[in-house]
Amino acid sequence: MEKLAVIGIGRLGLCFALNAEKSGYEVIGIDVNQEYVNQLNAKTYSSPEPLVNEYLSASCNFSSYTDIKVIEQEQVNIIYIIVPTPSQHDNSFSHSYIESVVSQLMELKKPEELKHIIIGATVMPGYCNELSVKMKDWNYSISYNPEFIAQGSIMRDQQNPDQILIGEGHPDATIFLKNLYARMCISSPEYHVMDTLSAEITKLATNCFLTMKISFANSIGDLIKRTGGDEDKVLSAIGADSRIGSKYLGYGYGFGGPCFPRDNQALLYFAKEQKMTLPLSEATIEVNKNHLQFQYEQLLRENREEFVFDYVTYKKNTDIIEQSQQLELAVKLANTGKKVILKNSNHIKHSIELMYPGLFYYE
Ligand SMILES: NC(=O)C1=CN([C@@H]2O[C@H](COP(=O)(O)OP(=O)(O)OC[C@H]3O[C@@H](n4cnc5c(N)ncnc54)[C@H](O)[C@@H]3O)[C@@H](O)[C@H]2O)C=CC1
Ligand SMILES: O=C(O)[C@H]1O[C@H](OP(=O)(O)OP(=O)(O)OC[C@H]2O[C@@H](n3ccc(=O)[nH]c3=O)[C@H](O)[C@@H]2O)[C@H](O)[C@@H](O)[C@@H]1O
Repeated sequence: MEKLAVIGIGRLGLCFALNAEKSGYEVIGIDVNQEYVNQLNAKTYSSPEPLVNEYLSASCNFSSYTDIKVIEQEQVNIIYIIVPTPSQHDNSFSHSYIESVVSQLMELKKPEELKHIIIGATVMPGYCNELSVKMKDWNYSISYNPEFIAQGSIMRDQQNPDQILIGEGHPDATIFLKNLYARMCISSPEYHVMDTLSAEITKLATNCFLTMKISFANSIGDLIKRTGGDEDKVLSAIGADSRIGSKYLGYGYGFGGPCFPRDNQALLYFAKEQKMTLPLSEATIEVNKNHLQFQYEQLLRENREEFVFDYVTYKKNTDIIEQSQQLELAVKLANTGKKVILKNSNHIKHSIELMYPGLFYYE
């Protein structure tokens, strides 16, 4: 049975590990969080992500550890890294968690046979090349394989990708990934194999394009709200043109969450470093802000004293409030003195109360 190590078995890494296990691999999970690792091994961990709990309890060839030495002991040749890459003040991503993993790998014995590191975390363009240089005498290749998955459907999205993006560090790593996805995917994805820099840019640019589409739809929708007309019918007709497509072209709240806003900002940072500008991405962010203000003024014009929000997470069925446009709108209304009731928010009430004590009513 082929072995694979996944370092960083959080939201994304755990799903990837479980999908790989279900596809016939022996998967070794490594994470710094001892209590979490214990729960995974005891199969007592409970995830809000669909399918995770079922896959975890059915798994036979997935075990988790905190000590990276297991890679040496188990002679694992494929090492997938999916640790956090948080945004920094300047909007670039920090690679410090990856660096910490890499330092630990470099403390192990230098492998006699070439091993393959595959970065699944979102990184700044150019990072995999930097890492290759850093590890050049250590017998590791560095590839990039980001995933296009959405919170709330991570397992299914991993099984049904439109495309597999591979920034190739070594042809053997690509062969491994192609075999893995051939077993894991229900869909028949296109494979896009390229150098790591191109793949790093592709990951960010895809999210930039999607947000540009959302901002376009919301700005046309705002115009129609002002002039009269039916924004849903208009956007649905535009999306029916197969050159455009209807996905991410609906009218609603602005985009938010832990991925879209930061990927936009990171690509802008990268462009700035190259002394370039990306006016479309700048406008996308601006439109998202203006749309929030438009929605706020629109609601104020309704002259109501009370507003009810069905959910204030950045999208339905998650527990994430990071960069939630809905929550920002609710805050703006409540700060104007309106009574704002948040429904379905018991699971996030504590976090909201910490940030905005006493501002909302809950149902
Ligand atoms: N969650 C998602 O939907 C998506 C996430 N990504 C990217 O994937 C990466 C990871 O994201 P998430 O899974 O959401 O993060 P997460 O925070 O849920 O999981 C990261 C895990 O890494 C562990 N970790 C941290 N340092 C470690 C170390 N030195 N050794 C071993 N484990 C360590 C943490 O304990 C945690 O369990 C980020 O770069 C993110 O941008 C990309 C696409 C989608
Ligand atoms: O790079 C990432 O980390 C991931 O970011 C997003 O995943 P996610 O943020 O979980 O979820 P989406 O469902 O795409 O929603 C993102 C934001 O866009 C908004 N959105 C989405 C769709 C839409 O039609 N309109 C719209 O405003 C959502 O409400 C939300 O605020 C992408 O969808 C994934 O492909 C990508 O891998």
